[in-house]
Amino acid sequence: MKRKLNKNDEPVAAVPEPETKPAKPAKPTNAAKTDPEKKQKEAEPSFAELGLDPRLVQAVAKQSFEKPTLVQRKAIPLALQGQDVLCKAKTGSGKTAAYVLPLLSGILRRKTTDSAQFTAALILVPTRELADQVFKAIGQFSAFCAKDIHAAKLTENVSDAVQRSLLANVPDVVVSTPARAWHSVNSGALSLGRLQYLVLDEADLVLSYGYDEDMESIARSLPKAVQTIMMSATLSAELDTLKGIFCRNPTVLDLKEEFGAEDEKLTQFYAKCGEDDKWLIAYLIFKLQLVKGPCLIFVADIDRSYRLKLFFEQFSIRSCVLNSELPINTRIKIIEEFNQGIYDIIIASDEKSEVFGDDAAVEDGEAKKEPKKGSKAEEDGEQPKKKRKQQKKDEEYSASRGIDFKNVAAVVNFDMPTSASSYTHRIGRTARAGRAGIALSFVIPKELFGKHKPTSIKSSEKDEKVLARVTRQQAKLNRTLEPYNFNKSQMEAFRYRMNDALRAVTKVAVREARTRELRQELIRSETLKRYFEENPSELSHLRHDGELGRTTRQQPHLKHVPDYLLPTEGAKGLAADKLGFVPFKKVGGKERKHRKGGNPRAGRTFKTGGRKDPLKTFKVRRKK
Ligand SMILES: Nc1ncnc2c1ncn2[C@@H]1O[C@H](COP(=O)(O)OP(=O)(O)OP(=O)(O)O)[C@@H](O)[C@H]1O
Repeated sequence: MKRKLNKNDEPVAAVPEPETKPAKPAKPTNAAKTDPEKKQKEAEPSFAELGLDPRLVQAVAKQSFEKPTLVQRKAIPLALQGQDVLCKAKTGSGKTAAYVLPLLSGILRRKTTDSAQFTAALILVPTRELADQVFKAIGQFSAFCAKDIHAAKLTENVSDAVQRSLLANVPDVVVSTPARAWHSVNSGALSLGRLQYLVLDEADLVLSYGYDEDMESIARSLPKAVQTIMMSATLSAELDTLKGIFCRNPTVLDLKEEFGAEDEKLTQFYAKCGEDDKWLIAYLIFKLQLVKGPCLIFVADIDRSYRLKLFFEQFSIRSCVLNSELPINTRIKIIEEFNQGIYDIIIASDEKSEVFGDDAAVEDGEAKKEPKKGSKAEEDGEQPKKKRKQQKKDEEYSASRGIDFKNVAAVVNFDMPTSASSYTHRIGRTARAGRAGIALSFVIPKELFGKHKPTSIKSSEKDEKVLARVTRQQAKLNRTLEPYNFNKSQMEAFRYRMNDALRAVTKVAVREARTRELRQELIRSETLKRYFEENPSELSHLRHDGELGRTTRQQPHLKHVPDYLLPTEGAKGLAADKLGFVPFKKVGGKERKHRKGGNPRAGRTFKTGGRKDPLKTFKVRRKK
């Protein structure tokens, strides 16, 4: 039976104070003496006080990181002391810097006395997008010591010969997925003989991604004294296995008790509705801009991502799809462009959600075996027939794990994930780095499952069960999900438009859009790469208006919203002074509890990242 790793399994470390002596504290002012919170803040060490190399501190300052986050304050000193660390900290809390900075600092320190060139650090991540992100972070953190730190990532689509020549330069740090790292070790291109640091980022994921054989092989190639750092936002039974393979008596940092305070900035809603209502609500939310700002919409599979994009196109709502079929360069570019503000809506298919499957068993202590996706076996051509058909899908893809989408105002689970941990990672794409954000999940009640034949999907049969699990899991973190009840009567006026649009998005149209996009992307990424690099706006136009809906019946009248269809208050009902108002009013003489301890903002306008609450609604009605 798989065991869940928790506090009782492993003594949680009493985290020692940073090794370096803190700078002499400034003379306390009267205010500081009387304000314990302020006093505590003043006592928090700065990056310089954590004992990092000054060049790294300089780079951190250049990125406008004012002070270390909790995970950085706790993990960096331990890592600098040479301890193995197994760390669980919330999504978006700054785990990347928490491991990259100490290992770069260690390499720089060693280089002051030892000029030998060898690969000192191997960072393993589950997806190629994440490898790219970590590689870029290393570049940023080593901006002031670029001569001394040479990093390489092994996840490019390049030939073995090119990869070999990349590794022939003996990079100090290698970032890779386990499969590609092992491939390079096995072929002799990468030597781990003098490795000092091994990092497993999103550590709970690497085994679920079918990297178990690769991980075991890598473990056999490591020298004994390697220092291991494992990072994760969710602990799972897999971590126990990895801990056993890689760690020597690690210090476990479980930073969950710190969730409460920071989490004030994440507001979670769920809307119980039928399958057809999902489309209706999504249309209204985005057409009437009830959600403003960058938004991530998660759907269950690739077809659905195209269906939703084509559906949105019917109303002139611009969006962009992200899925495992697109070439890696395209995926990275989409993420970059979203972060630059070129797109406002990404529709991501969270295919990996299926890999984790039903986590009820794990939660209930009767873990079932996760489907193993033997990447090595796949490389060897051993995958079953059905799999071979999906050859183009990249197994090293995930939109919900670890990707640092910037300033996401809202995450919409158009389709619920199938596990509570997938939910955690998806909603973790918003409210990152201390910002505010909103998560809205559509949940199909059992009695409404399968009622809308043309678009229903199997996985939503378990929506309510997943919601119950998610609610339990979030409650453990002192978080609550609020019901979000759209005003049905006001929505009805739009239903025929929604139906018209949905009918136009036929199965054939979806299939053609999928193949056409793939073809276009391949052409773009291979032959026109340089041209589009020089003309990025043209690329963005092509992506947005890329004629995906060419075979979809176009209905110009749908592109506008006539005034008479607007809520009973008329267009004024959506005027600025009302927008953003979520009436969590006193009901029955009692103030509605928004979250544990009450909602300090009850009855007031929400703010998201300095803006008004994006989930502006026709009217939110309290559930009776
Ligand atoms: N000390 C800091 N001050 C301000 N911003 C920070 C700090 N540390 C990290 N960040 C920013 O916070 C964001 C999230 O960081 P990061 O991606 O490392 O989070 P994470 O904990 O790894 O998230 P996930 O669990 O989703 O992988 C990034 O944009 C990063 O630049």
